[in-house]
Amino acid sequence: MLALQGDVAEHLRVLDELGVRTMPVKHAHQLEAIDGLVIPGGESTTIGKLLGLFDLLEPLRARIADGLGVFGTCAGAILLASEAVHHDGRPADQPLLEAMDTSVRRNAFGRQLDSFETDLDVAGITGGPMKAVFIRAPAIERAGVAVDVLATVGDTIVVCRQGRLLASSFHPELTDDSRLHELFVDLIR
Ligand SMILES: NC(=O)CC[C@H](N)C(=O)O
Repeated sequence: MLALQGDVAEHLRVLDELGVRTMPVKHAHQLEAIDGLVIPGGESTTIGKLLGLFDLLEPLRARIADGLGVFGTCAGAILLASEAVHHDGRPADQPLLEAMDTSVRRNAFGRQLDSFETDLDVAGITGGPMKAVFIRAPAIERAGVAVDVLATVGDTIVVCRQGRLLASSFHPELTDDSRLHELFVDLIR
């Protein structure tokens, strides 16, 4: 669990309930001890800057290239992307991991929809739709050929996967539904 900023405790609760062995990651040497990393929701600019300050950006990129699984939710989905723009289209000048072939638009759902909940069908998840909580969520506006789209809201991609990397615009750690976490655990197992 990347533990620099954001809703770390909420993700840890879900992972603990699933019986996953977890540790908070703040230092590069810890990347050697893990099979997967969750990057939480929060503020992507802040998390990106902290990745730099904690000397984690390059080691994490290298570890991802080496097969580390990563689940990025909301701000975490932004950090995984190769390109990010602000809601008005200006380029977001912020550190990104550039691990997934995706372009994201921050805070994409507009003012009235700043936060909303919806029932979402996610490919690969059985047992009915997930209740998805969106909070100032990014839209995944472009996904390259290596990326599988797993869920959309209207025409907008909100869950996608590239190899062992999984990104969701919404916050699966804020509900009682752990199926997306389980999907990630299966991916890296
Ligand atoms: N809930 C969230 O993680 C919001 C993400 C935030 N809007 C960002 O751009 O970083």
